[in-house]
Amino acid sequence: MKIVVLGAGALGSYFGLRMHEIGHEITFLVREGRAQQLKENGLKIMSPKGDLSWKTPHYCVDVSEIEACDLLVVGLKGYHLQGASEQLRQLADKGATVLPVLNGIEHLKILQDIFGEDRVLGGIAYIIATLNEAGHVVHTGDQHAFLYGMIDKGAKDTLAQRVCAELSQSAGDVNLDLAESEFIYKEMWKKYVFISAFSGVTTTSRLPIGPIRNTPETLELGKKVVEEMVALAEAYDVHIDDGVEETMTKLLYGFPDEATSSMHQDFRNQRPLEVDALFGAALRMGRAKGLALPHVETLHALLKPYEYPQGKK
Ligand SMILES: NC(=O)C1=CN([C@@H]2O[C@H](COP(=O)(O)OP(=O)(O)OC[C@H]3O[C@@H](n4cnc5c(N)ncnc54)[C@H](OP(=O)(O)O)[C@@H]3O)[C@@H](O)[C@H]2O)C=CC1
Ligand SMILES: CC(C)(CO)C(=O)C(=O)O
Repeated sequence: MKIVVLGAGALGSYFGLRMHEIGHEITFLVREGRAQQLKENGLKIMSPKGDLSWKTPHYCVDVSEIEACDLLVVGLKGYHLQGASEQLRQLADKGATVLPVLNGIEHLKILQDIFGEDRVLGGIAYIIATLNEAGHVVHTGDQHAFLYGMIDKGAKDTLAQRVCAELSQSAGDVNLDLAESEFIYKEMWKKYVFISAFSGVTTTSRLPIGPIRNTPETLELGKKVVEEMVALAEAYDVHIDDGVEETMTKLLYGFPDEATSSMHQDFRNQRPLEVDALFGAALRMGRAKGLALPHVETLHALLKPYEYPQGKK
């Protein structure tokens, strides 16, 4: 498959490099600074699942250089989407099907408005990864799962279904837990519920999950956020079976003590935070349904000043 990865950040690079290893044609569509770094340092993954490098990764900064694209993997942060709208529009014209790996839900509508509903797949990633100073991917922990699937299950013989079938064929070969989900939209909501609590408590407390598990008051805050997010999902007709219990079990036992959220990692590195894409979006969706989310609102207020450190985006 001809795969374009928009944004060679932690997730985009990890996915793109692993798929390159099994023979897919990968092009990273990047901005100038990242292009320079890729030229100088190449791409590398340092991972407990196996290191991998690509000395001369294929990249471009000008979307018009891309002739064809079967699959566009969107590895941007939520706050990058607006700035990438022209690139997205041009890739839509080239016939791409889109697989976003962003946390949250609101980006789906933005992408569907550009690509059309039938060309946007649902996607989520369970992995802890970040870029180091050289622009290489540092993966920690033992998860590296990428889930994808059709949101519109009624669609028949669409381009998106063919892309899903090709991804399924790669699943056995690629060094990733790559799997199709029949219920990807629900999976995205489940992740949204979880990540709101996990990012919220780790980033506001500036602590990894271990000490939070040992602090009932902080854990209780996580639980309140989970309850509100499960109610929000219900308001959007998504029933999260065993929602609160299952999510709390993941918070309690799903990660080693030192594990933390990508938002907390970004906070530590003074990078911008997806405050609006996660908490702001939840508040907007809540308001639209007349639903109050007081604990989410508090997290949003506490993290808002750190959204764009030194004004950088
Ligand atoms: N990292 C993790 O462990 C996990 C992250 N996620 C989610 O995945 C998504 C991606 O996260 P992550 O990979 O960590 O993010 P990163 O910040 O590492 O990567 C985002 C990349 O997008 C690039 N970018 C921004 N705008 C453009 C543009 N217009 N054209 C080309 N490139 C652009 C940035 O490049 P530049 O260098 O130019 O700024 C940056 O390299 C987020 O929604 C996150 O919440 C989900 C699970 C785990
Ligand atoms: C919780 C985790 C690490 C799981 O992949 C994640 O998605 C994030 O922090 O953004």
